[in-house]
Amino acid sequence: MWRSLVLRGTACLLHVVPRGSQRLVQQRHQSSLCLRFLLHGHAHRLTAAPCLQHQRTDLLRGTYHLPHTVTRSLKSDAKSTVDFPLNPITVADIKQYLRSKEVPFHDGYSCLHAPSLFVEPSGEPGAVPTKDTYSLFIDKTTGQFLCKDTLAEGSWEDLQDCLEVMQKEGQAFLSSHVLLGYGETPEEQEERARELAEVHRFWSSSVPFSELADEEAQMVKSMFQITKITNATLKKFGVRFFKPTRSLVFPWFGGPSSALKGVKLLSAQTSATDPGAVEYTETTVPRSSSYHNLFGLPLVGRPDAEVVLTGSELDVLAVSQGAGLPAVALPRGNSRLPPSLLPYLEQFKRVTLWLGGDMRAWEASRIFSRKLGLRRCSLVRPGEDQPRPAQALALGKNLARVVKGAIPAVHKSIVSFRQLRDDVYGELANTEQVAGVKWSRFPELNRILKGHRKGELTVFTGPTGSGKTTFISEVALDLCMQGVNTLWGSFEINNVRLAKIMLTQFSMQRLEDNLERYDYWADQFEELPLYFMTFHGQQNIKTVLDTMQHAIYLYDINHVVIDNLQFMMGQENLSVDKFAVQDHIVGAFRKFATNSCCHVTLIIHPRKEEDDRELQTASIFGSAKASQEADNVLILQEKKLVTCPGRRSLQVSKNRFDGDVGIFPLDFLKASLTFSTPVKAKHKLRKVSKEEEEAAAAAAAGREEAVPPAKKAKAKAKPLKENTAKDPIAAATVAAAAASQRVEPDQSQAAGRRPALKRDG
Ligand SMILES: Nc1ncnc2c1ncn2[C@@H]1O[C@H](COP(=O)(O)OP(=O)(O)OP(=O)(O)O)[C@@H](O)[C@H]1O
Repeated sequence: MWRSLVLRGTACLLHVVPRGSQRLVQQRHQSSLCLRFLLHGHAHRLTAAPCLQHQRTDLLRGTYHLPHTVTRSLKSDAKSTVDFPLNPITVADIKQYLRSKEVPFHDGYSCLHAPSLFVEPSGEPGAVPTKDTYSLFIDKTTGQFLCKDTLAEGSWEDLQDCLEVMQKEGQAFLSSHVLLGYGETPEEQEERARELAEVHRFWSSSVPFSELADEEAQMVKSMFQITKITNATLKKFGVRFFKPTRSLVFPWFGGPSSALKGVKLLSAQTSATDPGAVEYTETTVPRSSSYHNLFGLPLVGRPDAEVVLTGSELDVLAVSQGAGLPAVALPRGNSRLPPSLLPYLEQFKRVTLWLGGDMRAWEASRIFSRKLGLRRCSLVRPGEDQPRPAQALALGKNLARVVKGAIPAVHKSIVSFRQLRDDVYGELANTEQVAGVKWSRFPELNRILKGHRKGELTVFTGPTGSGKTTFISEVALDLCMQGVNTLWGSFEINNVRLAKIMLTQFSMQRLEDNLERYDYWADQFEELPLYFMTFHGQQNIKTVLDTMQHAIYLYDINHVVIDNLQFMMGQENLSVDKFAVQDHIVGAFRKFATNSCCHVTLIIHPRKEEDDRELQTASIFGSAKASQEADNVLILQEKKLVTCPGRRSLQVSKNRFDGDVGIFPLDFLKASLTFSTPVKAKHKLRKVSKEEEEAAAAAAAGREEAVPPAKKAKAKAKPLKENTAKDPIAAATVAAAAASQRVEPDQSQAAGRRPALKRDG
């Protein structure tokens, strides 16, 4: 059911990275078309394949060569945009097609395994390859394929096209050489070469651990709180030290020749909140959206049937040394499990997910286990006795016993309190984490709502043109900057306008007047886990939900924003009962939020109210269904008084989590399109009864204190060392310098080319 929903998600999604990736999507579609063209009578060109770089131009001119969407070099970019199947498919369709083409396959956990079309068959002609030599992996959910031997990859349509061509030509295989590198523009090739040079520059200027003097090695280990990790373990995993930034360097070896493809630099600084702990900052080359390393994988033997999946490279070292088990680390910690990594995890019969020591890691492990196949997954429940692996090793815990005690991911249909007991304890012992992700720009929201939680539905309303989109954009951006993977469905304003608002809010300045800073900010903005649905105007709810489900599979989306319900529904249904339609849609979003463990924020216009009246929960358009289904109801109140025109307040009128409701004033900075709470406001969090709601809104509006915008702008602006924007070594140096001088972590992050991911120590 989950899978079939995903497969129907054929509408378009767009990653925040618009430039190269959009171009790539175009190229991929063109190449698919080209291959189909070939199938209609020009297949003899297949073996020629000259001048791959010029295919696109040739295609436009009406000539063609070997077409294919498969690109190795741009693999990761291709994955971060969306490669939707042109026609929805199911795993049954895939199997049926393979059978019809007489392609042998067997059912894996997340993929079907088949002999690769891109490898010359060995042995006697016509000999059937054995199952363990199958190296073509077809994702059961999307149909995307990967040949592990050659790294050729593409969509389900591409695979079908390849098989058709092979059959028509009577070929036993397709050479991968003619497939790789297609579609890259000279600029993209240049960018890739530059990144690879950077990787080698880092790698060759860093020192193998074994070459560090004993004293220095000890000092580095203390800095990273890994004193129990032996030099032998560090050597085994090829970890190096980059002195200029005092960073550990983790290599990414991959591909058929096990070449160096990338590096991750990890620096450590004392936590601002807990002097006994360290916070890690990581930088990758290539950038994180293209960094697909499962660190530790080259050391896993082919016969190994068990693996521990961790959230960091240090955890891999700890599990390997402490439990003697094979372990790999997800490239972006517990924030994402990209489907492109699934083929590499197919060989394992048992996967133990030990992604960290907090509730966020626990939630992630439950979600990832669905993708990996519940039956083979076991989860390590975080707790005092079971912190993250590196910490467990430091505390002298028995890591092998922790892994052995992991609980099966499969849920039972009926449970008693005995099975729930540990879950309940976990919630009681981690109230702060259970309350969700805190906003960094909206402390008042933290005070009232306590945080942003997965699986909830928020309904947001406010008068027409009052700033709903602008406000919710900043609220969602704030969370996204903290690693909440976000998907926007903007049905009213187009994505370019929305991205412009968000970029302005991200940079906190009027970019129109600072165009020379555009690339600097855009480079950092690109790194955010932010995606857009490309719908505009009226859209069928089923298509929207399928797309959302698809995005969850591809990008582990945690927050979907729908702006707004009225535009999505359109005006066409006026003849039918509009309230009933809206109720059905609200119910569907509610169900989606709960079942997919994803927060949904729904913007709904209010009914027409008299101009001078504040809104209340009952003002939401439609029946009471929206406010009943919602976990949170937020209202942007607009003060209409002549003395204070345009002043807004945010009212939380429903909070199912702990019942606290309240209202606080907002100031709007037009240049940066940001909202902030007036600095000296005397507003307090108050418990407001339902009867008091309306009166409270009016009263709160009268308590606001004005703050000169210039003063706030000064308070908000942080000095940035923008000269490091294009140079990761310089960026890393600044990060390390910031660490050693105990500069605010935010500042050191901003100094880098990309916002680095922070990890708990
Ligand atoms: N607090 C504010 N004060 C003044 N102008 C604002 C404020 N918030 C937003 N704006 C501006 O008002 C305009 C409309 O904002 P926005 O599109 O966010 O409103 P909306 O409530 O989503 O509109 P709609 O009801 O059409 O969906 C924008 O130009 C925005 O920059």
